[in-house]
Amino acid sequence: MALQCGIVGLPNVGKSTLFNCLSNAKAQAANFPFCTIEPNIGVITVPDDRLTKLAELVKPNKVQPNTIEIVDIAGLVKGASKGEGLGNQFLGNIRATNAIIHVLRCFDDGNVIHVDGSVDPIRDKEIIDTELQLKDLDTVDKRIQKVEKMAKTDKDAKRTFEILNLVKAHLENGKSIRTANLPQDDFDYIEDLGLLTQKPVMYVCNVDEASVVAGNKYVDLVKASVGDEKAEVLVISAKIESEIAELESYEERQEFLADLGLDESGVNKLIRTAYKLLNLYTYFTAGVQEVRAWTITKGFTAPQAAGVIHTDFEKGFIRAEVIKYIDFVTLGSENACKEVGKLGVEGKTYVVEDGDIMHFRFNV
Ligand SMILES: Nc1ncnc2c1ncn2[C@@H]1O[C@H](COP(=O)(O)OP(=O)(O)OP(=O)(O)O)[C@@H](O)[C@H]1O
Ligand SMILES: [Mg+2]
Repeated sequence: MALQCGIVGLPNVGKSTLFNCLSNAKAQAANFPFCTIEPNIGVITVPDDRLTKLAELVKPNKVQPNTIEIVDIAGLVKGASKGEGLGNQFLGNIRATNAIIHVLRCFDDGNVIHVDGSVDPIRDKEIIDTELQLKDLDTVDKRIQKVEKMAKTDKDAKRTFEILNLVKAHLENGKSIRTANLPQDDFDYIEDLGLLTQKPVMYVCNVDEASVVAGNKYVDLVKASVGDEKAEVLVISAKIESEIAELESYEERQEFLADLGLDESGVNKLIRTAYKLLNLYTYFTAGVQEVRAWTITKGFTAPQAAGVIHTDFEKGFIRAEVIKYIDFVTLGSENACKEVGKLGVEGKTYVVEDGDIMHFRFNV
C-alpha cells in the first residue's frame, strides 16, 4: 500500500521548493529501488524514531522505513479545468493519490511574482478549489451520461445515478465532495471515480522565516476559511525546509530547528499529518534479516495487516506473535520479552495497534 500525496496550488507558490526538500530527504536514505519513478514523482522515506531504535537493538542486515510518494504537478490557474495553463493535463496524475497537499502562498516577497499580482491566500484557495470542483463536475457528468440509461432498469445503476446527482448538486453549489454529508455506503458507489475534492486535504501555508512559529495574518485567514471542513492547516516555510534539507547530519538539523524555535521540521509535520488525516498506523517486523515499518489503516486485524506484506500471509494466516513497542525497547529483545511473558499470541480477530512488533505464522 504505497501512500501517495499530490501537491496542488497556483504557479510560483512554492510547490516544487517543498517537493525538492521532500525529495532531498529521499536522497539521504535511498535504500529502496526505483527512487525516481517519473521526473515529477518523488519517493520519500517516512522518518520514525521507533524504527531507528528497533534497528539499534536488533542490528539487522537491512532497515526498511515506510515510504510515501509525492506527486508535484504544474501550477493550476483559473480555467485549468477547461484546459487553461499546464496544470490541467496533470490533474489526472493526482486522481490516484490518497491525499492532497494544497500549497498556499502566505509570505510577502516583492521579488517572487504572484500570478494574480497580490498575496491573497483565500482568493488563491478558492481558485484552486473551484478548479478541482469543476474537474470533478466534469467527471461526474460523464458518469451520469454513462449510467442514465441503465438506471431505468438496473437497481444498482439507479442508486448510483441518484448519488451522482446529489454529488453534482453539491459541486454546483461550489462545495468540495469531502464536505458532502453522505453515508459511507453512498460514497462506495462513487469510489472508483477518484474525485479530487473527495480526498482529504492538507493546506500548507508557505510562510517566511519570521512566521514559522507563530504564523501570520495570512495563516489566520486560511485557518478561519477552512473552519470545520475536514482538512488540516499546516504552517511550513518551504524556503527554510530547503535549507534544512541541505544540512548533513541529524544533529545539525536539530540545532537549526531549535534556533528557529521549532521542535520538528515541516516535512516531518507534513508526513505525520498525512498519517493522521488518512487514519494510518505503522507496525513493525523486526528480524535479523530486516527491520521494517509497514503502513496499515487503523482498525486492521492481524490477518489484514499480514496481507500488506503478502496476500499469502493473509490467506494462510494462523496466528500472530505481538510485542508492544515499549516492551521491546525496555527489555531489549524478542527473547527477553518472551521470557517474561510479553510476547502475546493473537488470533484472527486481533486489531493491530500503532507500533506493534508483529511476527506472523501462516501456511500456504
Ligand atoms: N517561504 C518562502 N519564502 C520566500 N520565497 C519562497 C518561499 N517558498 C518558495 N519561495 C520562492 O518562490 C519561488 C517559486 O517557488 P516554486 O518554484 O517552488 O513554485 P511552484 O509552486 O512550484 O511554481 P510552478 O507552479 O510554477 O511550478 C522560488 O523562487 C522559491 O524560492
Ligand atoms: Mg513547480
